[in-house]
Amino acid sequence: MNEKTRDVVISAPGKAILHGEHAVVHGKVALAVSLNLRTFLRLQTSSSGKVCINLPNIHTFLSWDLTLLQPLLPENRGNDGNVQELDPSLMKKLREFTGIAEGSTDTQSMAVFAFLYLYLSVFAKSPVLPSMTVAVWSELPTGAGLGSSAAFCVCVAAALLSTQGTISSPQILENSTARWSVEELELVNQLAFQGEKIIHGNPSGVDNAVSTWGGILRYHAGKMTPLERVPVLRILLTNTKVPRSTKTLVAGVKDKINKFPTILIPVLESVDAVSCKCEEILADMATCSATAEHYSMLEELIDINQHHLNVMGVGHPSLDVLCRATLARGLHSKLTGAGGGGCGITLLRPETDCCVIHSTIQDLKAFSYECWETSIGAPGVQLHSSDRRQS
Ligand SMILES: Nc1ncnc2c1ncn2[C@@H]1O[C@H](COP(=O)(O)OP(=O)(O)O)[C@@H](O)[C@H]1O
Ligand SMILES: C[C@@](O)(CCOP(=O)(O)O)CC(=O)O
Ligand SMILES: [Mg+2]
Repeated sequence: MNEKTRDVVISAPGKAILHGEHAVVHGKVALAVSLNLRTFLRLQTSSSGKVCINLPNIHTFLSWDLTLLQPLLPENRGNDGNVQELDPSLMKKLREFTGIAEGSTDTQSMAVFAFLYLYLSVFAKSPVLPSMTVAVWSELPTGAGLGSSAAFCVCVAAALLSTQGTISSPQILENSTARWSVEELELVNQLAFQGEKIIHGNPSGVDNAVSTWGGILRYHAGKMTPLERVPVLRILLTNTKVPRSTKTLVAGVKDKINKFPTILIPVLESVDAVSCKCEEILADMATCSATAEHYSMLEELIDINQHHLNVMGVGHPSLDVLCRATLARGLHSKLTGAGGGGCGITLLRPETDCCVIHSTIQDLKAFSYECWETSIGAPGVQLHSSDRRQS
């Protein structure tokens, strides 16, 4: 055989939302940061006549013959992933092919559906479907509010677009990584957003934007702006390990807004004001030096937002326990991501003693929670290696 095979390794970060989760789905401002916890993907093209996916975090190992996938190709074969809406006819064919019901929130079904959708949309314009093995593994807990779905979709989108040739294979730099151009990252972000639509139902796009671009972002109505002036923030992440589905929680908030619009809309507006106030305080802290007064205000905003999220119906007893346990040590917490369990963030002051942090972590471990002190603002999607060989 005289074909070129590709072997690429890509990674993308998870995120924490400081303020604005759920409200951002309804056009309000969110502030989000990338985390130093990443999802990794390896894509190897082959001549096996099959597409194989290995997803060890969710115990999913599947393969399909290309002859079975070929008839699913969308009728509009000019699609390069640069689309706004999910293709209804491809969605229907995929539902029939996989037997996955509309509205399913099953972990494996959503990942497989999103992967196949992205694979078929990217290679729709190729003369033949390529055989490949794709493995995805992650440092992020799955379904816990840290954007594992977005990191998964961003890695898959970047790997497929790069293999198809829609985006380049940038030169690996001395730090053993490479980034794509702004235009190429926009294509990755748009395609990843399609995958997020499959997993979340109605995503705002903030998670895939942070995973694509990295850093600390303000996100509003589809537009992201990197925050230029931000102080160094210390954040403790806690996973309550209570499972939940973003799709179900986002749908629940929408139902509540429809049921009580005059009550819920002002809550969303108040969350918007919390995000804007937080942005203002962070800029002030970065410009002048950060004071105790700044931290007190950030802590109050965290408390206010946690109450608002409870009003939206996305709290959980496990998160109440987190907030109470940290407050007993003088620390303020809120849920992050979709809530209903999953993770919370706790703000640490620069002077917070390591004994206090240690004792807090011990208290939380007693509830079987898991904690990490994170660093924020990690780089967005990166290429780690890219080999092209004659086979
Ligand atoms: N490492 C992974 N491997 C396979 N699928 C993943 C992985 N990470 C996330 N997913 C997909 O994303 C879904 C979780 O998304 P979601 O409910 O939005 O939670 P979150 O994004 O907060 O982790 C999982 O059910 C799975 O379908
Ligand atoms: C609740 C929401 O604001 C964030 C969801 O994040 P996660 O999937 O729970 O990590 C939804 C969205 O913005 O799409
Ligand atoms: Mg998600």
